[in-house]
Amino acid sequence: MPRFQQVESGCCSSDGGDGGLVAKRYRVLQSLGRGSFGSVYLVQDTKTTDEEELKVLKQIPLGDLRPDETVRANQEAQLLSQLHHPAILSFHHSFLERDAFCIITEYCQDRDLDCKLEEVRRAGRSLPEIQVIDWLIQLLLGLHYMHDRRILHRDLKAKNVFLKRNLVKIGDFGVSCLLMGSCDLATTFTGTPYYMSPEVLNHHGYDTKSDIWALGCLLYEMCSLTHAFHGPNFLSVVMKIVEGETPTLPAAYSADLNSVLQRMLQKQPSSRPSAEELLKNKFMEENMQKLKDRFFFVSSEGEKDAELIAKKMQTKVHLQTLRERSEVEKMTPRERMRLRKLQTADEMAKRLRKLAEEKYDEIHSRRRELRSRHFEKLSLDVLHESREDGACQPISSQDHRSAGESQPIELQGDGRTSELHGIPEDPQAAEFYYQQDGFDSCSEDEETLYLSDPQLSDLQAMMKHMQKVLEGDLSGDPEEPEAPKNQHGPPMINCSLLETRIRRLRQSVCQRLGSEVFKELYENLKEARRLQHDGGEGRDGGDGGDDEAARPLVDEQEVGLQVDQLLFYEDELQRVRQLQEDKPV
Ligand SMILES: Nc1ncnc2c1ncn2[C@@H]1O[C@H](COP(=O)(O)OP(=O)(O)OP(=O)(O)O)[C@@H](O)[C@H]1O
Repeated sequence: MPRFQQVESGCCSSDGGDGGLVAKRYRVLQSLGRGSFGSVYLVQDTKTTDEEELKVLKQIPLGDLRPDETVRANQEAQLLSQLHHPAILSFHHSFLERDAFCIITEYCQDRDLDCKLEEVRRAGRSLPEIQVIDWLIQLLLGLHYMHDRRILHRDLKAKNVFLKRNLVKIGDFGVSCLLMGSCDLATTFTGTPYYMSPEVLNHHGYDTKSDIWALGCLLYEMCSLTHAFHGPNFLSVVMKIVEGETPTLPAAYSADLNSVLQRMLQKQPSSRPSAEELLKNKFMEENMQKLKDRFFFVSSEGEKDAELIAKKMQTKVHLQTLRERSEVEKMTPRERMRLRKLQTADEMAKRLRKLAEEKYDEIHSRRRELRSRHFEKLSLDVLHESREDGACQPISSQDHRSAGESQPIELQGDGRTSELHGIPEDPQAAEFYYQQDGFDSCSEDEETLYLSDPQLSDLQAMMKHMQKVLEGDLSGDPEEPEAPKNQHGPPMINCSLLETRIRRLRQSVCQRLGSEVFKELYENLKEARRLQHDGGEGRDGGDGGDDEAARPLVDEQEVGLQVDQLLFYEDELQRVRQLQEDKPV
């Protein structure tokens, strides 16, 4: 049951909230969904001072959390709220309300990357390389910023990356740690094994390189639209991660990008590059320069558009006022005279509005013309690029591995990607890029024309970060206040949330399977797990196909995965309890 009720048609009501507002400030508009920690709502911030009144409220039931653990979570939240980077989801505020720990974050209207990849997969398309690289650069910049401040993500996955007008934002940075108390535990609490690194699975600890591993998995997913390491059950996924071969990107992506992936998925954390090292690679630097140019183009055009719209809005408001007045004041001759004057003013305003619209149309068609000229020039290439079966393929500017399958698109003579400030040279990629980025100020929809101040400042901040990398300066920004480092020392270990999670997981699987079937499956998988640990007599984990005893019971793969996870969490809990006992007081 959600604790907060969404409001109907603008009027607020939340069960017991002050004046219908949560924390005397947030009006709950709609539920966005439920994650493993709690419920998520879209809220309106009634006291906002910036332009972004829509925010997200994450509400986590406290359950068995002890008061000291709650205080600690609040301290961690304070720390997170002081961090600012355009690629990190802003963390605004945290508070306790009705037995729940609440976190207020930035809202990303374009949802998460998992949804986006699913959309692309369903449409039978794939992401153009330029799009993948743009997002990868932003994610690396965000990771570098946090790692520089000694904050780990620990749960980086497609569902935790949000999209906002083609800017990516890493969400939940440090949140699992904040909620779990124990950062070791947080790592195993993620609810999905797909992004877990070999060192974490081998209990060798989590560090910045484990986040890099997870980002490598994400890079693979963006290109292949499937998990880098997958299998029918938890153990088979784990075995692939620990012992399996590193996957390669589909042939349509460039060898350079594939080599970035190979470095990110090195099994040995020490051989894996840091975010900084990855950004300083020649291939990435070249792409960063192009991205920066594109952002520059968009942000300067966005500012002009914003000015235009502001003017148009002023005119609209003025007209409205005039009309209303004329209604009231039409009785006496004197008033009629006044009305005539108002009408004249109205005419004048109309002319002004027309002028503003013409100006807008001019910009609009000028951009269209530029773009279509650009596409026309390359339309022949598109025909050559299209596969015979008509399926859309990602196109890279260089593909060393599959010359037969996908022809490289020729760059302009001087090697630039575009005459238009880095707009993707390849028309297919450009179309995809501009269809979704929401920056497209040629859009028919006036809503998307306007880039708000926060969006512009995000773009500008991102450009600044890229410029710093390109200049070889990745140290802290002297203009910014020093970002806080974690001063609380090693986190205390708390098991309460893990216990709650185990209990809930068990209940949920029991409900789905019935207790008898659950018990049988549980025992089976437990035995398989024991054999695995004892030297691999049981299943090899490679494809998960040798667990004959358990298989007939597992109609739904997902349930099997959940039972596997349950066993994994139970092992972890036992391990942590053991650690606590061994720890000197
Ligand atoms: N800042 C946000 N902006 C827009 N949508 C969001 C935001 N945060 C969460 N959501 C959406 O709310 C839903 C629940 O999110 P949440 O992060 O709690 O769970 P999850 O990512 O699905 O799972 P998990 O808790 O395992 O990470 C998801 O559909 C997510 O896309």
